[in-house]
Amino acid sequence: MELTLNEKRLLVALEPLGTVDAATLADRMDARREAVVQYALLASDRGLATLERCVNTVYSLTEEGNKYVGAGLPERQLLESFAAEIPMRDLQQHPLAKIGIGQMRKKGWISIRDGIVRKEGSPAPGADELAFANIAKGLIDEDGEAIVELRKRGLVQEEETVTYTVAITPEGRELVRRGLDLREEVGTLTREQIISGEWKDLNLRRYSVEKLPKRIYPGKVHPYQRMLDDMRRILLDMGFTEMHGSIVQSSFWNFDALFQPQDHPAREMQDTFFLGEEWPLPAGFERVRDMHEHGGETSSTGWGGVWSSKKAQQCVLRTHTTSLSIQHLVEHPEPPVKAFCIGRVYRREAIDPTHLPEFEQLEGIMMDRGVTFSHLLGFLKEFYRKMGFEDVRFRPAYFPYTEPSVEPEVWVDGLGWVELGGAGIFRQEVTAPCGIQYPVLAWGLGVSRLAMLKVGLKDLRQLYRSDIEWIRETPIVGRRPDGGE
Ligand SMILES: N[C@@H](Cc1ccccc1)C(=O)O
Repeated sequence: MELTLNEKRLLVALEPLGTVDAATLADRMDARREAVVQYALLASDRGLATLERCVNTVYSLTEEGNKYVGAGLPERQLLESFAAEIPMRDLQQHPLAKIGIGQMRKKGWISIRDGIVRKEGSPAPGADELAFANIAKGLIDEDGEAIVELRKRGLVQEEETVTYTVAITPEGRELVRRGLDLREEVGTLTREQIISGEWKDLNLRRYSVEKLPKRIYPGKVHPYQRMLDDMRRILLDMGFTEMHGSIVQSSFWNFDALFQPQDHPAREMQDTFFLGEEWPLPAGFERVRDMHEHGGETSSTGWGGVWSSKKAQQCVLRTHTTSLSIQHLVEHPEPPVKAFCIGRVYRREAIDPTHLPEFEQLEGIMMDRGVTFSHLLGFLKEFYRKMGFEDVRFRPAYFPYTEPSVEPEVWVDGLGWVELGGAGIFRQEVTAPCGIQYPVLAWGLGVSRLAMLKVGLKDLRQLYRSDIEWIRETPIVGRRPDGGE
């Protein structure tokens, strides 16, 4: 066990003093106090010194408090400003009247009748006045209640100071007596020192590779944000472009363009946040209307009934990011299209450990000549594998806008198969009115769910709380920015 030079210097400086506070020792050693505490900590680990941390409370006068030093608290000054009695009107002229009169009454020093203020005897200085005087003199007063009162009045402030006391142990003393090598230590060697052989005579600093350094918590990206960034990276690496869009969408883009019937339960007030605003329908909306009413120019029969443009204009907080996918397709009708979006969506859910009214979805589309259902399943498998889920399976599902539709599930040890979203091929009822002529593979995933599984959370809300302990302790999962695992 080799001492560092700093520890040796500490022991040599400490030895004649025995016990001393870290600030004084720092002065002697011409070092910072924090550094000295650090050296003392090392030395105490070796049993050569002890280090004691002590928190002291000190009181001092505030700026206002300082004004009353000598002359006394406002009520005392006021009391001394008149003889036995004084008309209230006159007393009110005194610059300290505002504070002082109330305090005099509170303390029972005066009585007021018919506009005349009368003294009630000559009160001795109270506990607060004594405490005030002591603090002014720099004597720390212990009287709790009086100080509380003075602090409430803004005359006194409390400050906590931390002091460290360092003491040498008999072992430390013994070491100093035997003599310590105080030559400068060399932490890095230059090329010249190595070539010339000078390094042999240098006092090289020793390192202990067994000693754990003090834990530090550098700033880091929130574990959840990091996961979202990872997903973004994976998709960009797979050749997707990112879509962005407003969280406020018209019902037209959120529902109608996706062939969601206007009486669909998801469009009820209890499931969706509707907004007061309306948004004009885009050019060509008639094709969507016709599709709903009778299937337009396709062989579909549509939903039947009358399609309401008023309903379609009403704005909502987007309930899924599929509203962006469809708009992206309208803007980019030519293949190939590979796009994704990571965004927040809103649903009227009662809050519990696994449901929140806002959460993130990861959404994507692939449109190209000849893409098939197999491509979709293959892509999803690959994506989940990159996210760290090896076992993926698909269950048949239903969405108004896709056919066929599936729900991917991943295997999680301890939980079994967990459903993670939806996917499918856009129906012609969705693509035809938008003039899209090629198959569109689409999927949407609940990423907060995925995050929960990845970091083993029981409560989804934890992702959105700034719980510093949790953030510190949660290991960084996923890939590093340089792409390594
Ligand atoms: N929008 C669906 C997911 C989905 C997206 C695309 C195709 C199929 C399903 C949801 O919110 O659950």
